[in-house]
Amino acid sequence: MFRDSFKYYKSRNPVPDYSDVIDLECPDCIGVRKIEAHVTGEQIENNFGLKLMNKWSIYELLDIPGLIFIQNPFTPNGQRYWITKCLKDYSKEPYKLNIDAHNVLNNETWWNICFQAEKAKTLLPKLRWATLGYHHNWDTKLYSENSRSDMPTELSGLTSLLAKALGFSDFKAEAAIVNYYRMNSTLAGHTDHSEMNITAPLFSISFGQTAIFLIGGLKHEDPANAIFLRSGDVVVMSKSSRLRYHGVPRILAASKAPWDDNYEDNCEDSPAYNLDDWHKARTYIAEARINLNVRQVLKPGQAQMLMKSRLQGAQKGHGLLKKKADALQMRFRMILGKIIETKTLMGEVMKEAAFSLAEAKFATGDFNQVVLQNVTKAQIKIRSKKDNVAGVNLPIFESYQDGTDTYELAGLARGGQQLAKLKKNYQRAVKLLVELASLQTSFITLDEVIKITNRRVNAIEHVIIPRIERTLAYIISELDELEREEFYRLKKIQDKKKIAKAKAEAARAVLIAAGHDLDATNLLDESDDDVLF
Ligand SMILES: O=C(O)CCC(=O)C(=O)O
Ligand SMILES: [Fe+2]
Repeated sequence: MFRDSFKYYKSRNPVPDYSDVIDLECPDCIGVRKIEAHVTGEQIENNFGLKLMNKWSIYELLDIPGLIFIQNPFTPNGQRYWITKCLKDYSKEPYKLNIDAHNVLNNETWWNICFQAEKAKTLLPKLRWATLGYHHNWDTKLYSENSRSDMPTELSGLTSLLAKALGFSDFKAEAAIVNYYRMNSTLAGHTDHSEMNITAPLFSISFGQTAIFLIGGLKHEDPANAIFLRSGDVVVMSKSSRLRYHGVPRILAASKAPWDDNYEDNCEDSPAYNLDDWHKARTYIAEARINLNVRQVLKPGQAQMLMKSRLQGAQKGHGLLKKKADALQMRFRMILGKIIETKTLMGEVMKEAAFSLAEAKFATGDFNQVVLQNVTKAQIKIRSKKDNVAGVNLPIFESYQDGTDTYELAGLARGGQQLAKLKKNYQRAVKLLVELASLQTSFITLDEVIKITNRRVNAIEHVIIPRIERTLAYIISELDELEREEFYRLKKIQDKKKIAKAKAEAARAVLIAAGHDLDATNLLDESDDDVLF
């Protein structure tokens, strides 16, 4: 059972016996089948730190169909390059790290400070993982379009080449997890099933100290096999092995340091790294293991479909936002017109009110004291409502008379008519004032919302849509390119077949001319196998 084997190899006391661990370095390793690389011309252009393909040793484990093991295909230079990349470049933005949540970096990168004397004990061992490309969400176990960075091109290139060498010509690296192990680290048993495309293989590349890799079955209860993974080894989980339980119960000190070896690979363009960086990385790797776990997330064609639906979404959003902006603009203009109207009216009403105040004072004498003494509570009150314009709430203030007029008796002695007129005029003025306040508040709110909406419309029109269109054009051109390559490949095969056929015919003609009877044996076998090169 997976759990028992995990416990067994994890145990410090007693120390486990490693004699059952599959060791592909052992010349008489049983239960494996050697397979050949599909040699492609691509390695000449860029070797990604790999030895020439004809020097690779590739095995498939007979008990675990689909589990392919490439025994360290890297040159020592390649190992130094990738170890330095994992430590220096993949441990900073735009990639995500486990220590992001710890708030310990203070705008520095882990690499820049982890070797400082006081940090080497604390910060250096804290880095446990980095996610690249589609970021794996450890809580939801999902990938999301909203949480992704670009994949490093060299890592996509490396895994594409490894994939092609194994016959997986369509593999596309879309997500990677870099696991950083200390000597006492373990990785609990799990299956990697978050990817939408689980038919694509998963590439797991190890550097540094040696791991015991445990691989079980599709269920927890199935028994597990242990395999040594050394620096440079590549494990490919393909086909039915893709969903098997696996984990790392133990890290062991490596008996060799292949990153220090001398090796002549006659390749001129080995990838370059900085020597100072490597010296630091070398001290790190002396007590650590790094695992680069590269996956394809989407199904074939899904990226294009996703982009198309994103484009449709953006276009729809753009249309809706534009409609909203138009509706808001219309209301804005209407309010502006009303404000001008109300302000003009306000001038007249205030003039009349002020005039009637003078009239009332003239007729009644000073009634200030009477009014002030009678004030108990407000008679004119304001209530507010909301009006919704295209999803924007606009406040509307309304004035109303609350209770009876407490000044009904004022002016009974004289000037009653003037006072009544005065009250009416000021009531109108207050009503207009409230209306104006209501209009101006809506004006300010609308002005702000219109600006935001227009900014959004512009961003969608001039940034988001062109970006999606460019990505779509790129995907389409890549697909076209693939199609052209495939066409060229098939054409080459046909040409080779034609040449072979012509040669066979010529040979037959020579033999007939020499008087041989060839009817009994058909040299020209029409059903020949495809010629592969
Ligand atoms: O470290 C390893 O070899 C395995 C890592 C792994 O399984 C994972 O990251 O999913
Ligand atoms: Fe895994």
